[in-house]
This record gives sequence, C-alpha cells and structure tokens, in this order.
Amino acid sequence: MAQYTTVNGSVALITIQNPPVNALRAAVREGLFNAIQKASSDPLVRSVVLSGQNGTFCGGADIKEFGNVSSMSGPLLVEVFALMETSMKPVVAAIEGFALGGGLELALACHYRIGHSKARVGLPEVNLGLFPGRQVIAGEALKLGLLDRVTDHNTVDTALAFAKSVEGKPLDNRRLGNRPCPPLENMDAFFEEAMKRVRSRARGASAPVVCVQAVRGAATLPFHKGMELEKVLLGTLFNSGQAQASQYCFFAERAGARWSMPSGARWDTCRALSISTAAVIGLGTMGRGITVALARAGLSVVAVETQEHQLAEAQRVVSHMLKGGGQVSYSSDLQAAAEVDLVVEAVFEDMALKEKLFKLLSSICKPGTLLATNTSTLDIDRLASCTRDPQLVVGMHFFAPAHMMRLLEVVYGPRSSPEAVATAMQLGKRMGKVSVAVGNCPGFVGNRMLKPYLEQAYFLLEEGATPELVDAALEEFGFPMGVFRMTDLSGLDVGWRIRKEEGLTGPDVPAGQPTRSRHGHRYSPLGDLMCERGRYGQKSGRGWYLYDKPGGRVARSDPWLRNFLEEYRVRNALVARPIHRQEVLERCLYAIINEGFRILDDGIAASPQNIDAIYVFGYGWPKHRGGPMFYAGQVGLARVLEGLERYHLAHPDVPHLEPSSLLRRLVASGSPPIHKWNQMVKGHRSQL
Ligand SMILES: CCCCCCCCCCCCC[C@H](O)CC(=O)SCCNC(=O)CCNC(=O)[C@H](O)C(C)(C)COP(=O)(O)OP(=O)(O)OC[C@H]1O[C@@H](n2cnc3c(N)ncnc32)[C@H](O)[C@@H]1OP(=O)(O)O
Repeated sequence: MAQYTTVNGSVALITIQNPPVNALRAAVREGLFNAIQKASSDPLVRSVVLSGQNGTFCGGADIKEFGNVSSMSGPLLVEVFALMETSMKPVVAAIEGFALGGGLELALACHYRIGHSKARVGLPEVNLGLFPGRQVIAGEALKLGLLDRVTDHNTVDTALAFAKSVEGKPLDNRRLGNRPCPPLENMDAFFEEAMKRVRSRARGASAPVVCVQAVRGAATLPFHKGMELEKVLLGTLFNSGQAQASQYCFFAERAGARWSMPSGARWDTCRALSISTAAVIGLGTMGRGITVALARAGLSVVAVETQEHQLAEAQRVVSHMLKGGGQVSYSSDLQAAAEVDLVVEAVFEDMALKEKLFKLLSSICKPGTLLATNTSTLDIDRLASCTRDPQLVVGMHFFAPAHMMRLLEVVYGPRSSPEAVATAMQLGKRMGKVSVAVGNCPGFVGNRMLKPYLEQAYFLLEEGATPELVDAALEEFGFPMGVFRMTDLSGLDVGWRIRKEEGLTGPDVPAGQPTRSRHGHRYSPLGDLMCERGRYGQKSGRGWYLYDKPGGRVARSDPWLRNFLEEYRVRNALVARPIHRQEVLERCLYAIINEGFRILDDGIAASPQNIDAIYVFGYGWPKHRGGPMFYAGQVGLARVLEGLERYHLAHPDVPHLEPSSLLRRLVASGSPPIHKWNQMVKGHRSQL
C-alpha cells in the first residue's frame, strides 16, 4: 500500500501503491502513516520523498469508502497530513500524472512539491458534492504557488536530488499551517459577490455554495479554526444527500463502459473493429457536430451533403469549429463513402428517407463498413433490414451540439453484432463521450422517457399552468432549462415531425378523431397547434416564449400565448385551476421515473445507473440529484408509487401515470437499494 525504500543513503522514498489511481483507502492511509513514522524515527534518514506508483501520484480519497463513512477504519486523512506536516525532516512530493482532491491535500501537507510538466493538480470534489473546485496543469500550478518546481525529466529522481539539497534546512515557513492567507482589500464585499455568483450558477447544488463559506473561513480565520469550520461544513455536505447523488453519478458515468447485451455479449469479451475513416451523411446541425466530434477523435472524415448550398455552409462552419485541426473532406456524392470504415447517417428524421439511404449505402460501401444512424427515435432493425449486413447496423444517437454534449446512446437492434456495439462504444470513448449501450424501441431510453415528461407539461398547460410556472419549478429543481425553454431551444417542429410519423397528427389522423384523444388515451395537440402557427421556438423567434428575433436566445413571456391558452381552454371546455409547484414536479418527474422502470423491466437499459447516466449527461438532470432512478430511491419508492397512483386516479386516460409493474414489485419487496433493483427485473440478466 505504501512501499518504503531508502535511496542515496539518507532519503526515504515512500511510494503509494493502490492501482489504478492510488486512492487513499484505509490500508493506504495506514501504510503512509507507518512509513512517515518509520522515516521520522530512523536516524539515517534525513529527508523523505513521497510518490505514487505507475506515474500516478494520487486520485484522492477513495470515493467507494464514502458509501459507509461510519465504518471507515485506519487513520483519518487529516491525521496523516498532520504527521507529515509536523515531520522534522523535509518531505518532498514528486507529482506525476495527477494529484487530485485528498491527493493534492496530501501533497500540500508535504514541505515541497515537484511536479512533472504534464501533471494535473486540483480539488475537483465539488463534482462529488463536496468542496472545492477546478484542476490546473503543472505550469499554472507553479504560478499559483501550488508547486515549487516543474520538471520535464524523471520527477522522482528530481525530487530525490531536491530532497537531498534541503536536508537540515529549517521547515517552519514550509508548513502550510504556518502560512496565513494574505489579507484582501474589501474581503467582505469580495466574498459576498463570490457567493452571489456561485449561488446563481449552482442551481440548488450545495457544494459550490458551502465551498465559498469554507474558503472564506480559510481566508479569515486562524488555521485551526478554519480547519474546524471545514470539518463542520464537510459534515453538512456528507449528510445532505447531494454528495451521495454526485458520487453515485461518478460511478454511473463509468459504469456504461461495462456494457452487456441480453445475448450475454459483454464489453470484455467482444473485440471492436478497427476504425480510422468515416463518412457523415447529412450536414445539418447534428451532422456538422458529429463531423467535428469524429475529426477531433483523430478519424479522417468525409462529410457528405447532397444539397450544394448546405454543403458550402457546412464546410464553412465545420472548418471554423475545427480551427484547422482535424482531417475533413467534403463531397456532394454518396460514392465518397465507398471506402470508409464507418458511416454515420444524420439526415432528417424520416423513415422512408433513411431506408432509401441505408439501401444505397449498403450497395456503395465496402464489405465490413459499420453503418450507424443518428436517429433519435426510429427503428434500428427496420433500417438494418434494408442492408446487406444487418449485423453491422447500430444506432449512434448523439445529442446537440454533438461535438460538445457528453452523451452517446449506442443502440443495438436484435441483429446488431457484439462487435458492432463494441466498435460504437469504443468510438464513443475516443470522442470523450459517456457512452451507454441500449436496446431498440421507439425513443430508445432518453427520448422514450422524455415523451411522458413532455406530455405532462402539455397537460399541465391545459389544466391551468403557464410555461413560466412549469419551467420555474423544474429550474428550481436543478434543470438548466425548464421543459418549455428546452423545447423552444431544440425546436418544436422536431416533436411535430415525430408525431406526424407516428400518425398522431397531420393528414394521417382519421377524420372525426377527437382533438384531445388518440387511441382512447388523452392527447394534447398544443405542440401541433403551435407549429401550425409557425411557432417553432427560438429558430422562428417565437414558441412558448417570445424572442427578439429568429435565433434569439433571451426568452420573454408572450401575452399572445396567454390568450392562446385561454382560448384553447374555452374551446375545449377546460377550466383552469391553480397548480402548485409540487404538482408540476411530481407529475413531470414521476412520469419520467415510471417510464424508466418500464425500460428496465423491458431490458432496454441494462441498469438504473445506465438510465441515470443518460439523463445526467444528455438531458440536464442535475448531478446533485443523481439521475431519475437514483432520485426515485431518495424520494422513496413507496412515495413515488403513491404519487403515481394518486395522479393516475385523477387522470385514468393517461397510461404513463399508471405505476409500472417493476415499481410495484420493488415496493412490495420492501424497496431494496438501487443496486439490487436488477434482481427484480423480468428475465434478469447478470450485471456482473
Ligand atoms: C463530522 C464530519 C463528518 C465528515 C466525515 C468525513 C469523513 C471522511 C473524510 C474524507 C475527507 C475527504 C477529503 C478529500 O478532499 C476528498 C477527496 O479526495 S474526494 C476524491 C477527489 N478526487 C477526485 O475527484 C478524482 C476522481 N477521479 C478522476 O477524476 C479520474 O478517475 C482520474 C483520477 C483523473 C483518472 O481518470 P482516468 O485515467 O480516465 O480513469 P477513470 O476515471 O476511468 O478511473 C479509473 C478507475 O478508478 C476509479 N477511481 C478513480 N478515482 C477514484 C477515487 N478517488 N476513489 C475510488 N475510485 C476511483 C474509477 O471509478 C475507475 O474504476 P472503475 O469505475 O472503472 O471500476
């Protein structure tokens, strides 16, 4: 856990050994504690170098231990730090790779810090619901005074030589606890302003706010008082529920990499195909973003668009986004895709168009080319059936803007081969995405769960809510944008086109169909009516809100909409009633959660963690709430079930509010913790 050797006669070299990131779990803390004590008591040792195994200093406290803080054993981190800081022999940290969180604190407890030029240091715990903040690279850390020296050579050798050179020198002014924070002018005003800004950006997350309180304490109080305050604040965060949610997200983000398919194929037994060239077909907003994402991942990309004016515009935009980096060529001819290893289709969401394209691609592309569709809802299997090699067809569902959004849904159909899935998942990794493999059904995971959410939002408008009220409730919960602002941004016409494809609106609806009912279920035509009036959202300058111009970003309330809703209610004999924020949250969020349980039960998602990763990284679900499934567990499954039953009773014509069978089974079996839910899933498959 902490290897101890003596080097150059008088330097004790302590190496942390806990792969893969040398996290500070109990055995490591104990090993470090004992090693420092040994160095202190050995008369031959005159200095100490602290390093990490395999070019990695330390990734911080072991997040897995946070799950059960009360049963943590071994010395506390602060006790290890105190022992190092008070050592009478100089302790030098040799930082390679990264020193993060408790890892950086460990380095700060040393008397000197030498960092490799490529090393990263920082306190990223705010992402785990604990304080503090960002990471910096060695050069900046040197300027900030976090490091004493930066080297391009062997860091441990440099640190060993340095340690030798400071043996016997006084250490008092090297101990952090003896170095007060320099006073700032207008300290109070500074922290008040900082707090105001952080609060407005935190969207209900406690860690960033508490972080400012802790920094204020560190800057204004004596060292030991600052430490006491930090302990109290840390305790608040640990008990807030938000820290658990954020830490759960840390692991959910990584869990998708260990994918499995119902066939039993899994990440560790399937080999990915080798991909170095790609074609992107269709250069609208999505196609352009996908081109940039693939090019940045090092692929040579041919971007294909049959409409010349669109091609020229895409070339200009993509070149600007890539700023000269990346290998991209452009063509208006589909034949340009003949020799590539991968095709990503990103044309309009129109099944007939996509089927035609897949048929063509299948005849144009060389054998072995992976054909991926960026469809957000359509049937992967139907597209696969148009091709020569259906096993080489998968969905790669990107989220706009595709070069920035972290999520990639990799959709496998019943005939997609494990190799095809492995290849798409590996590509996701190369693009720096959080990739999640999901099964084939309308909307897959993300959009399938979005449907009941949107539906509830529309129903709430019918019943008396306003877009402002619904959005405020959701934004207060932590979403970056409420549902109406979000649909204004993504374009109301997107859903309209999908509903037309589904025969819910447009010419395919049989004559005499009641306005607010489809297939015997409640339906709200509000979105369709908006589109019929040219209100597509930001792109047309008006949607649920009013914008100063087409493409404008600043949403204003629109008196027209208020009248429109009033007239709509009168026309449909609906009486507006006051709607409380709590009802907005419960109906919108429980509807998402309920569909999540159905998705789990259908085997479309392999685990609740996968669903949560999709919602956090693709749909703006606040990380400090852990994702919809985790949130359901925090609220209490029985309470979610009771809420759904109540709302379903009030709205019996809304099947999405009818509690799912899995939720009922889980509650009946005593609401087990989230990691046990899979055991209750129909046709349960092992999650390893
Ligand atoms: C009254 C008072 C009550 C309070 C009581 C409190 C008592 C407890 C006191 C605790 C005090 C803690 C103080 C400390 O400040 C807190 C911390 O240090 S929190 C940890 C901070 N560190 C981080 O946030 C870093 C997180 N990790 C990363 O960013 C990355 O993993 C990496 C280190 C940059 C490496 O990235 P990659 O190379 O891409 O590798 P992966 O990300 O895929 O990780 C590989 C593997 O390692 C697992 N892992 C990574 N970091 C940790 C970790 N810190 N702990 C445990 N496990 C970690 C990761 O999950 C991967 O494993 P896999 O999931 O694939 O199995």
